[in-house]
Amino acid sequence: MVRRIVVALGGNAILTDDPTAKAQEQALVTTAEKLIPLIRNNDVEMVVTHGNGPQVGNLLLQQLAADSAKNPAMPLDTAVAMTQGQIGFWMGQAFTRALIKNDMERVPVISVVTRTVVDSKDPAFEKPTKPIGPFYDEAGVAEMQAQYPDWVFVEDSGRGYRRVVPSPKPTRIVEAAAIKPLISSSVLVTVSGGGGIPVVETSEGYEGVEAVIDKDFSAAKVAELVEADNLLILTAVDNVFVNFNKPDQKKLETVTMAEMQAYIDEEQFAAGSMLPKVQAAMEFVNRTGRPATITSLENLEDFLNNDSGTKIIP
Ligand SMILES: Nc1ncnc2c1ncn2[C@@H]1O[C@H](COP(=O)(O)OP(=O)(O)O)[C@@H](O)[C@H]1O
Ligand SMILES: NC(=O)OP(=O)(O)O
Repeated sequence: MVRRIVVALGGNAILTDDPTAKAQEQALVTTAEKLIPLIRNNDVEMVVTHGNGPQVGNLLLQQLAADSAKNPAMPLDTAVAMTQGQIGFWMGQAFTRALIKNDMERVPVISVVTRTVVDSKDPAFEKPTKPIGPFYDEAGVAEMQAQYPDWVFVEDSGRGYRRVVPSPKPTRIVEAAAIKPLISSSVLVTVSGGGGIPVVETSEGYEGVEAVIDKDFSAAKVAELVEADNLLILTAVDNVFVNFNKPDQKKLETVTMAEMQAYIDEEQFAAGSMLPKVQAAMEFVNRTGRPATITSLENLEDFLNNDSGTKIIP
């Protein structure tokens, strides 16, 4: 039986230490090759989605460096669209190359620019939480803050400071119905990159809003809307841990929703990194009754063969 899997790619799948286009494209070539085992036996319909936090923040900085009268900076919704196109292009290139290398060039590839509907009254608009762009040390933050007093910065999981922007929850993917036939015809689809372009519904259609949607929550929404059998969130760790980075850390394998909720209540997962992944995975399980797994790209073969990773079940 054919399984449909939505794969959400974490930051390390695209960006290493080098933010050049060449290095990011190369990282995606490696990523695409690692994903091929999922579809090699024609028993999985794979839908791919990815983040854009570093890229969209870098793009905004690049635009601010330009002459604002002649070449104005684009608003955040448009910048999200630009990075969705940018990474979607790289993703397409990488998949084409990986498919040729594996004698699978018959599989058609497409990256779709998609919009994600959010609620204009989402409280997230009042409280920015989504880190974008580069990391700064304390002196760097002070310099940026002097230049851009309205920007908000937070410390990001011990890795330095980053600018944060509003991150409302996805309620719907506008193009969901349009992409379903593509998936059913075995097209390798990249969709909802960067969480999707944030829009609110209006009487005339949709209007873009200044936000960056969390790609794990949008992946959960995509997985729900395309009736995926699994949501697979790929990040830098093979498993979610309790007591993470402590001598008594313990990896989680198959975990029920109730057990996971108890770990959340114990504050086992860092806000801004593992917590949203766990919450997004749980949202998919809660809405569909189907499992979600959090693991790494490196562990993909083991996930396929032995169902390894942290699997959340009802
Ligand atoms: N309890 C935990 N178990 C496993 N990893 C955790 C935990 N808490 C925080 N982390 C960190 O969260 C990271 C994943 O979040 P992040 O790097 O923001 O995701 P992304 O892969 O989407 O860029 C892991 O690489 C790990 O360092
Ligand atoms: N949009 C988003 O969640 O991007 P990152 O995963 O790169 O932070």
